[in-house]
Amino acid sequence: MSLYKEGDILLGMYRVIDLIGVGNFGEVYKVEVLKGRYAGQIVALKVARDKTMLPYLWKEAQTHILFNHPHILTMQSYLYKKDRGELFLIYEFMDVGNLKHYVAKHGPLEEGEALKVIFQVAKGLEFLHNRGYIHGDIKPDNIFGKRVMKSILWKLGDFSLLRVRGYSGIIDIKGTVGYIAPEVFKNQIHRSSDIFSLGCVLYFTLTGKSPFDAEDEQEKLRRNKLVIYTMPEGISPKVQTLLGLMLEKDHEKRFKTAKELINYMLAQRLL
Ligand SMILES: Nc1ncnc2c1ncn2[C@@H]1O[C@H](COP(=O)(O)OP(=O)(O)OP(=O)(O)O)[C@@H](O)[C@H]1O
Repeated sequence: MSLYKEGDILLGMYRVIDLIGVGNFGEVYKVEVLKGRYAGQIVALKVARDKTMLPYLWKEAQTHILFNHPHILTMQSYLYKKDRGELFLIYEFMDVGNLKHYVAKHGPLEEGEALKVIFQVAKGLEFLHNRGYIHGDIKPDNIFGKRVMKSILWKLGDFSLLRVRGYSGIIDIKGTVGYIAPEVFKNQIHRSSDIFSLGCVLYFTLTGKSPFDAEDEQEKLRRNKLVIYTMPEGISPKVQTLLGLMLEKDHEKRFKTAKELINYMLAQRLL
């Protein structure tokens, strides 16, 4: 059962409209802001209650709130209620939901549309890469869409596995099998590891599946680690080349940063 119901007022200023979904760390609600500079706006409010994770989520919020880019999900504010052991995180409301649900509902995207999504996410990723960050968990669930006029604006979200470039500690492999760069399994992570994951997202938008999809989880893990996949049918040679470059097993042969990917897409007129 959810923590709050329609009509409840949270923190004296958010009226619950609906429960959007339940994640690993809490519940996400669609709410209306009743007071302050955002009064009248609809936002997404996440209530996190996992005690062991609260310090990490709080740290993530302190970093996320500083990010300001059209292709990065905006966090408006956060509030930690120590007495209740609850962290409230306020984000802009993304009416299209995440890319995983979008493709599940509408089916695989046509090539031009898929490239638009990847290009927009690459723009958000470029913002992070320029500041020396690695996202660490790029997957369709962490890409959110918002309707703007007749098109959809796609944004990158969820910074729970964000790392600083040059990170040399132990890498807990918390990413999602099917989207993890092969070097991450060997305790190495680079900005190019995000490019590999984004290549998996491109594959997903074109086919509805991760490139390493298999009936059995062990087999999926094996294919992901060894980068065993088949090129989707019916895609143009240009996009096949792009996929091959993004899913390059050797990270040194991949695009090193989102900027390199963006430059390549522009030079090849992939938009
Ligand atoms: N800002 C937002 N606008 C609209 N929907 C959102 C927003 N943030 C999250 N959601 C949706 O709410 C649901 C729960 O999200 P949440 O991030 O808590 O769970 P999750 O995707 O399982 O991730 P986690 O790994 O953090 O548990 C998902 O369907 C997600 O797409």
